[in-house]
Amino acid sequence: MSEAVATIRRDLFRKDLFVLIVVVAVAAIAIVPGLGGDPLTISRSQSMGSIAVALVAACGLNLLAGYSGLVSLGQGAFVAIGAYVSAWMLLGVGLPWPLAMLSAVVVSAGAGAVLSLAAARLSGPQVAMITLAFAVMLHRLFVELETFGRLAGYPNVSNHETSLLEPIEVGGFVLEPPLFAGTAPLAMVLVGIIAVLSFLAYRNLAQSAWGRSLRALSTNEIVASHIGINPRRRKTAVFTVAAAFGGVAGTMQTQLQAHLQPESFTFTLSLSLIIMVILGGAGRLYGPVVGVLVLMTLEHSHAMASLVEFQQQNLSDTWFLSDEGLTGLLLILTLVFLPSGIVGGAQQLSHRLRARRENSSAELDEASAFEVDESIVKSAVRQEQVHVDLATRAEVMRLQDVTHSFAGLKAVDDMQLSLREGTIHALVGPNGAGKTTLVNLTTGVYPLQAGASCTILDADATGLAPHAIYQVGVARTFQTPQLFQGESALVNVMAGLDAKLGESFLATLLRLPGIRRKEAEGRDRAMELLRRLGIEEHANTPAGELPYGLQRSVELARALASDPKILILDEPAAGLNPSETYQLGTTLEAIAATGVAILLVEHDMSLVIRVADEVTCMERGARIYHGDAAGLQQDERVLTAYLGEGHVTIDSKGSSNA
Ligand SMILES: Nc1ncnc2c1ncn2[C@@H]1O[C@H](COP(=O)(O)OP(=O)(O)OP(=O)(O)O)[C@@H](O)[C@H]1O
Repeated sequence: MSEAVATIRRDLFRKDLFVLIVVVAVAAIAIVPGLGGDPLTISRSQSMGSIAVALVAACGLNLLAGYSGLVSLGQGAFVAIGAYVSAWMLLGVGLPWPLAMLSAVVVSAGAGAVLSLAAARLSGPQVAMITLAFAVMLHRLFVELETFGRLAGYPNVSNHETSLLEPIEVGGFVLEPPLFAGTAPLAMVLVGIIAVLSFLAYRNLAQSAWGRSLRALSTNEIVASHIGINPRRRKTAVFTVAAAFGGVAGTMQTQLQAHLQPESFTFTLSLSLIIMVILGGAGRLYGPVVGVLVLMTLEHSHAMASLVEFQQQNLSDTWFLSDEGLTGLLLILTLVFLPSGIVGGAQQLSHRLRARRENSSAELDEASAFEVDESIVKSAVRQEQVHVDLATRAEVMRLQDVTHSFAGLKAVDDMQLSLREGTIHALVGPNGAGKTTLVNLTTGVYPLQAGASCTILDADATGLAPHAIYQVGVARTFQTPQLFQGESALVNVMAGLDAKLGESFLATLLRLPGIRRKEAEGRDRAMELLRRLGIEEHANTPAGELPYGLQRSVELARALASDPKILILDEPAAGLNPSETYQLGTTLEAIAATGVAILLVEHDMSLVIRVADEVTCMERGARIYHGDAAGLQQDERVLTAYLGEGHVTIDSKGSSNA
C-alpha cells in the first residue's frame, strides 16, 4: 500500500512539473507578438523576468540554506558575479554568448568554492556572517572597479559609447530585452528556458542521494559522517552549486536588463532571496517557487505600496512600515506561525488531515517497535543456539591500546576490544564509564592517540574519519535517535545506503536513467528493511512524528541499509518498554545470525545477558571485566562498580536492579 502511495506521489510530482513547464511556455509564447495575441506590457515582462531570475537564485540558495542548513546572506553576490562577468565576457572579451554565460557561471561557482573553504570550517551564524561580509565586499568592488563602470554601470556611454549591451542572436532571431515598446522581448524566451532547465536541475539534485546527504548535513555533521558523507567536501560542493545557480540567475539578469548597475546587487538582494526561501519553505522542493511568487507578486502588484499608503492615511504619516518594514513583518509572522514556510505548513496540515482521516495517530501511539517479521525470526540460527563458540568466529575488528582524555580526565584508559563475525559483544559499565567515548574512538569521531591501533576486516583503519569507517563496513546508531525529523522514515533509511551507491554528481544533475534505476533499487531495499523491522506501514510518516521506539527502529534500519559487517548500537534499548526491549533482543539475534558483528553498548542487563556472546565491562575508562555474560554476574569488580549506582545484584534473569 505504501508503495502505491509513493507511486501516486511520484505521478503527482510529474504532473506538477508538467504544469510548471506549460505555464512558462505559455507565458513565453504570450509575449511574442503574432503568436499569442497582444504583447504584455514592458513592465509586466520585466516583472516576469525578475521572477525567473529570483527563482533560479532562490533554488540554489534553498539547496544551501534549506537543505543543508548553511544559511547564506550572500546569494545576491553570486548573482552579481554572474551578471557582470557575462556582460564583460560579451562586450569586453567578445566571447560568443553561450561561452560568455558559461564562463560567468564557472567564475561564480569558483567564487562559491573559494568562499566555502572558509565557511566549511564554520557552522550556523558564522556561515551567515561570512557570506554577509562577502556580499557587502563584492558590492563595494563593483562600485569601485573601473572595468565595470563604477556607479555609471556596465556598459556606460563614457567607456563604451553605449549604455546597453547588444542583444544576442540565435538562429537569426534577435533576442531583444523587455525594454522597448513595440519590440518583441524575445530575451524572455531564453530566460524562460534557462529558468525551467535550472529548476529541473535543482529538482534532480534535491530529490536524490545528493539532496538527502544535504539533509544529513543539516541534521548533524557527526550523523552525516556516519552515513558515509564527508561533511567538508559536501559543504564545499553545495556552496559551489548554490553559487553556480546564483551565477545562472545573473546571466539571465544581464539578458533582461542589457545594462547593469551596482545598486541592483546590494545586500538587500541577498536578504530578499533568503526571505523568499524562508517564506516559501526552506528545504522544501517548491518552497522557493512559492516564496518568490508571493514576495515578487506583492512587490510588483503594488500591494506593498497600497499597504504603506493605507497606514499613512489611517494610522500615522510619520510612524508607518515601509516596503522593507512590511517584508520584515511578513518574515517575522512566517517564522512565528509557519516556521517551515508556506509549503512546509501546507504539507504538515495535509499530513495531519490525512492522519486524522486514517485515524493513524491512534495506531501510532499503540505502535510497538521492533516487531520483526516472523519469517526472519524463524530463520535466525541463533534461535537454536544459546551462545556461539567465539573461537570459531573470525575477528572483524580489533581496537588496541586506546586511551582518550578530555581536559585531563581519562575517559578511556588503555582499552582493548575485539568483535567477531556473527556475534554480539556487549559493552557495559556504569554512567560515565567511557563507553560512548570508546564508540566514538572506534568510529573515528575522536582520533586515536599515537600507539593505538584499529584493524577492521584485516585492514589497518587507524586514523580513518567516520565517513571512511562507514565505507569499510561499519554502521552505528546513537544514544538518542538522530533522524532527519521532517523526512519520511523511508527517506531516512534510503540515506543510509546512498554513500555506498556512489552516484556521480553529473549523472544526478541530469537524472540519467542509471540514477533512476539506482534510486528505485535503493527505495526497494529501504522498504524491505522497514518490512523486516515491522515498520513498513510507517514508511511515509515523517520520522519526527513517530513514537520514540519506532524512531529507534528507523535508525536501526538506516544503519542496516549499507549492509554493514559491523554494527555499533549505543544504548538501543533506552526509552523502550520491556516488550519492545524483548523484541529488540530478537532482532539483534536475527541480525547477528546473518554474520554481522554487533557491538552493543547497553545498560539493560536483561537484554545483555540474554543476547551477548561476549561482554566487556568498563569503569572509569578501564576494562574491569571481559568474558561471557554468566561470569559477569559473579564478578566482584563488576558488582562493586554497579553498587555505586545502587545496583545490588545482576541476577540470572538479567535484572540489575536492587
Ligand atoms: N565531549 C566531552 N567533553 C568532556 N568530557 C566528556 C566528553 N564526553 C564525555 N566526557 C566525559 O568522559 C567520561 C566518559 O563519558 P562517556 O559518555 O563516554 O561515558 P558512558 O559510559 O558512555 O556514560 P553513559 O552510560 O552515561 O552514556 C565522563 O566523565 C564524561 O563526563
